[in-house]
Amino acid sequence: MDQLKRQAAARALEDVRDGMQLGLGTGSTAKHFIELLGERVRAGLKVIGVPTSEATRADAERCGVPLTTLDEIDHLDLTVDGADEIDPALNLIKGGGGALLREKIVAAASDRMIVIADDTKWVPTLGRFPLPVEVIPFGLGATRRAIEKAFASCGVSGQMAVRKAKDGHVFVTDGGHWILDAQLGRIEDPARLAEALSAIPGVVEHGLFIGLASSAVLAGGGGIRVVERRKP
Ligand SMILES: O=C(CO)[C@H](O)[C@H](O)COP(=O)(O)O
Repeated sequence: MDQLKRQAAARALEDVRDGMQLGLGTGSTAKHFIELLGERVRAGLKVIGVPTSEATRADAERCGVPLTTLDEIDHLDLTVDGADEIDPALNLIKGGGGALLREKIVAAASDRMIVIADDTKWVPTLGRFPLPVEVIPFGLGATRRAIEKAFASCGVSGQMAVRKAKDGHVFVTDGGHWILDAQLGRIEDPARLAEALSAIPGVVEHGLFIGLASSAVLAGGGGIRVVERRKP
């Protein structure tokens, strides 16, 4: 599986050009991309990156990839990031690694987003992977009830749990927030659910990435498949 992730990362690297300003994703697949990008930088490629998490910042620094912030530059040419699920419209579930907020800010600031993944992430309908919803700890009960109402209005339901870290304590995001993971099974209308969740005070962000991915690079046993998003 790790080999497939690296192959997808290597294919995305082919789209990187000298002088590009890059969004750097988070997760095990994105980490392969950063390692391969670091090799190219050490060989003379000039790029600058904005990391989507503190973990990615550390990886990029270790690999020698120069970094900046979205305060210092006004746009990104390309973001390369992983995903937890990808549907045929290239809508995504992200946030398995807890970095969904910065990942979405960076993807939205980018001209293009390439999603890199092994092909097990490709699904006909989103929802088998628990949907991460990043929330403010204050008023969690009220936020939770509002999320349940939003789910019902979009025809989905399922268990929701506050994400825990490996040590058993509540997982805290880089932004100091908590994550509710919702087991929804099938999300028939992800765009509608995304809108309903975004309207809730207390929800900082959610893991539905609608219309952000430009293409997906999927690595599987039979080779690499590149899927472009169809223009609406
Ligand atoms: O959204 C993410 C982190 O917030 C990751 O991109 C997603 O979890 C995929 O990770 P991996 O490449 O390790 O499977």
